[in-house]
Amino acid sequence: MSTPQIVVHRDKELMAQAAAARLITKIVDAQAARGSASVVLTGGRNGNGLLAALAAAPARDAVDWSRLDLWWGDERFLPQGDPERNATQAREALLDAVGLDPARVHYMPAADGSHDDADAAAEAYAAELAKAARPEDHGPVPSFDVLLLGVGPDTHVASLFPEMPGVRETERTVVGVHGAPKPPPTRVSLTLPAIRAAREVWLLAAGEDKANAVALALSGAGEIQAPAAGAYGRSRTLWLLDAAAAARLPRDLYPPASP
Ligand SMILES: O=C(O)C(O)[C@@H](O)[C@H](O)[C@H](O)COP(=O)(O)O
Repeated sequence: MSTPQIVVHRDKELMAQAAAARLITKIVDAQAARGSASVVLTGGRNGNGLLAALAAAPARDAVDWSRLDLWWGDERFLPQGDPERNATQAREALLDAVGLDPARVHYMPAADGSHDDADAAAEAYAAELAKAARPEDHGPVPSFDVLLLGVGPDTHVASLFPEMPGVRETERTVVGVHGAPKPPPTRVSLTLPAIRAAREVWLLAAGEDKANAVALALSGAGEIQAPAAGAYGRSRTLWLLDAAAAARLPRDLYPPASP
């Protein structure tokens, strides 16, 4: 478990641009070291804001997009192409504009595919992750280079909501989620054990409606009550915030050179 590091940016646009710059560097470094990189995407405005900032970043072509594996941390269980699907939104924000290798883009199954419910979709995705894991990963999912997460106002991450069965899962790597408080109610999500297989976990939160959630998750709350508190990477856990989302952090956690 890595101790969270907190970086505060003036506003959410700067946060997205700085996170995009950071992600470009991370992917380029991983590709230089290992030949390829792997990133887990999130849904939500902040995750998509990062992807849009990446699409607009001058250095974006420093990345070899054909040697990038993309996975999803969660998906809204809707028909393929639905505008509310996280995959659709990621494609619009970035993916359609770069030269990805389709075989390396690991979409979660859609509601109209061969998987008739979210539990079957979760099982299929778990199998795809297991197939991609190598012996050096020491587990059923690959050691993702960076796993991105938005943070909900109730401290949810991916589709793991406080007190619900998904956040209590300790065995499976992917679960179907039913009755989610954020629409749509049916979703597919990586579990905390799968999230924690990542080398780096980056959590993104902007806006004053996130201030309580951020303060709670970083002040020692348990992961069942505050799922974001259980989201950490093997070597690094980074909280990327704007000033509004950081406003209720205890003073001793607030980074020194922040706005
Ligand atoms: O499918 C989703 O909705 C998510 O992946 C969810 O976990 C999201 O990341 C947070 O709710 C934060 O969303 P915002 O960035 O829009 O606040």
